[in-house]
Amino acid sequence: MPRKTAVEIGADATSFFLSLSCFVTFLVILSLKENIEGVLSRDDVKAIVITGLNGKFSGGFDVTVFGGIQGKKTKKELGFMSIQFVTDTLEAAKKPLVAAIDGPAFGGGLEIALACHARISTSSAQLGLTELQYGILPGLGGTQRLPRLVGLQKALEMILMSKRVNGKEALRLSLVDAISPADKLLKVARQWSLDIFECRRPWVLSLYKTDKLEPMGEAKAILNSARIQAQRQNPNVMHPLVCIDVIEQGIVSDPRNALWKEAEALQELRQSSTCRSLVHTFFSQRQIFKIPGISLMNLQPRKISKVAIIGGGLMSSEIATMLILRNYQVILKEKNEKNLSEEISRAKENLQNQVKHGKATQNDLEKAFSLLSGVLDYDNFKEVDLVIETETESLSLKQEIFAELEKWCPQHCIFTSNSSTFSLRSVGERTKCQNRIARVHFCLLPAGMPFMEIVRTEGTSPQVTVDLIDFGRKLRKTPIVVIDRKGCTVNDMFVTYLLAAILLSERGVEVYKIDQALESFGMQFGPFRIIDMIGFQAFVAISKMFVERIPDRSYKSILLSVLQHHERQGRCNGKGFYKYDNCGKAYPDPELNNKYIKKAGNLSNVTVDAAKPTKLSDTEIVEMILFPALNEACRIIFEGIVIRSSDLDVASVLGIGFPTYRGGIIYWSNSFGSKYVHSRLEKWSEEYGDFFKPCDYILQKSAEGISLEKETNETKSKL
Ligand SMILES: C[C@H](O)CC(=O)SCCNC(=O)CCNC(=O)[C@H](O)C(C)(C)COP(=O)(O)OP(=O)(O)OC[C@H]1O[C@@H](n2cnc3c(N)ncnc32)[C@H](O)[C@@H]1OP(=O)(O)O
Repeated sequence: MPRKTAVEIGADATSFFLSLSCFVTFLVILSLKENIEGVLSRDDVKAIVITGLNGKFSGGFDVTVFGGIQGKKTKKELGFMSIQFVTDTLEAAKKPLVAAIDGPAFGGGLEIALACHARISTSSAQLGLTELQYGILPGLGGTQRLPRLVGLQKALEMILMSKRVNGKEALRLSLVDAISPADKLLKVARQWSLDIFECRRPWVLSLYKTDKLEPMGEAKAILNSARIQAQRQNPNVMHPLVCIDVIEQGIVSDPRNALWKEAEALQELRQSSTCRSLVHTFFSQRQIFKIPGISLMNLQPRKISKVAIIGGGLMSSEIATMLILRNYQVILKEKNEKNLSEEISRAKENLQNQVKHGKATQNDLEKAFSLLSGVLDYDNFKEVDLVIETETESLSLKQEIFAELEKWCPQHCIFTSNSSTFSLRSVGERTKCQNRIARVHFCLLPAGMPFMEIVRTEGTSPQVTVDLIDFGRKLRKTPIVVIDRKGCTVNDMFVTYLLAAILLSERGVEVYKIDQALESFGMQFGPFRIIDMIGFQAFVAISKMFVERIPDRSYKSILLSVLQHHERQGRCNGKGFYKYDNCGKAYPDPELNNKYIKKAGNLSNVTVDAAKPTKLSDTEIVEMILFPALNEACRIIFEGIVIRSSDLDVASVLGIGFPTYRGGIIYWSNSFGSKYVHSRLEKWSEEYGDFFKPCDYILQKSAEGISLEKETNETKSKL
């Protein structure tokens, strides 16, 4: 638990040291105010240093206070903190205050530092006004002081993108005045404060600094272009625009008045549904590391350096590329020379694409490629730490591979299968090492999305789970841990989403209208853009398995076969639902509807009133496409596959681009309730069949009139 007060951590003949608690709260501010006023009234103290504890300056304001989770701060209280405390007590103090910053200095914590008369940091400190990621704005004067310290252009970039900079970069920007090694930080800060006292260094009031601000005409142009960009990037949220207005007010009129506007805006924004959803997203992404029965064990992850990937074509070369780009040594194993050289060429091509799109340099490419080797046997598996098996779906083949792996690999090696058809238990049936068997699933778009699924059985050891979580994090993926079942838990939700879009298009709703409706709702990409990215060949294979496994609730589409028949394969060959130019830019294809979709509709024997769906509003389209995915998510919760429903919120945001500011697919359903979801699905299932049939979980929650969310009690997070 964060401490509720600021504390005196030392004093000497001339200076006084105060430490912030890890998170700022109203009580911390009151305590800090009291302490500082006490010190200011002492004749023996010339200057004050504000610092953090245990190498952490401050994590900023306790965000549970926002988003309606705890307490209600009034505008008066918010104004009190920003004006009476930060401005009139800290900044206006008659003794110099210097912030000594190590570790994180975020949000309200950094804002306190901005009001000090100088800032000294370590080179590795992390500084940022991260408030916009919670749907609010900097509320302790950051909107006014940051532009005056680093210039408007840079401040907007940092605030609007919640960007964090390290100490070195902060010095370059004049956000801090000097860098010091951690062990000398307090000494340097103390000397700096005494230098200010003795007039050897300037006594700077950030709120009234103007030398870094751009001339008025230029400043207005910068603000306007920031508005246009903010609207383009996120048309459904208000807070970036509100923040820009508040910044502008301080520049065109008076920064002190703008502080009141800032407090007023904070008071409004903290009550918005966007803020509630974003705070939910923030905590959901931390919750995923709380694994019942494991997180309390304090296990340390073991190092994974060498990974072997066995077979499987497209998927294996994608995974190999991702791994070598993150410095893993990778062995690709194939059945024959031909497959092997194809896979290695594909991995090389993937790397070249990275260079072409400016994501890697030629040097990176060469370094990464040198980490990849190809083999036809298991001779080199003696030092492998992890195996990823991506072979075709044949149980006997997989069982044989796992039995071989047990013979050739070291005792600690983790075996993962990519199978979505067979249970992990059956895949590992011919081994004696069920404790080392798990599954890792990358998203349908493996390289792009920052998400990964780790599947375990009752037999999978906690250590293996911890190792795989660490592996995922090193790949910069957010991993969620799920229980083994046939299929790919999270991908099932996404395949359903994509099939729902195909179902509607075959019933007459224009493909581009569907994508546009979903993108306006906030999805990163519309479903057809996603299918194009996955590629028709891969998507047909995935959906075929899905249809075979759960025929009663999947949708068997003919559309993709029709398109493939006409040599459309998705973005990979420049022709999918969209047409692509040489730079990969997508354009609608006027021929799509008349030539292919009507044909597919006819072949599908659509029996419903075909004119009906063409009249759907955008909201209805969004619901008809996302509710089936929500239905699938609820099934996953009901079967106890995920630890908590918010894990699926994380999966939907990071795996398929569900809008962060709606909190994730399950959280979003709170905005209309389980009864509504049930009634809509029920109605569509009568009209269009079992694809829409609500699952038992929705039935149950709707009958009880309660939310679709499910919590868990595990409280400790660090793995
Ligand atoms: C009025 C002001 O302008 C408004 C604001 O200040 S908004 C707040 C801005 N602050 C931030 O964005 C900081 C976000 N937090 C972080 O970046 C990191 O948590 C940190 C650098 C502070 C600490 O990192 P680390 O040591 O790895 O610990 P981490 O596991 O992330 O967090 C520790 C615990 O604190 C919680 N926590 C983190 N930041 C929090 C915050 N700002 N408020 C409340 N709880 C927070 C985490 O959920 C976690 O709780 P748990 O143990 O129950 O799961």
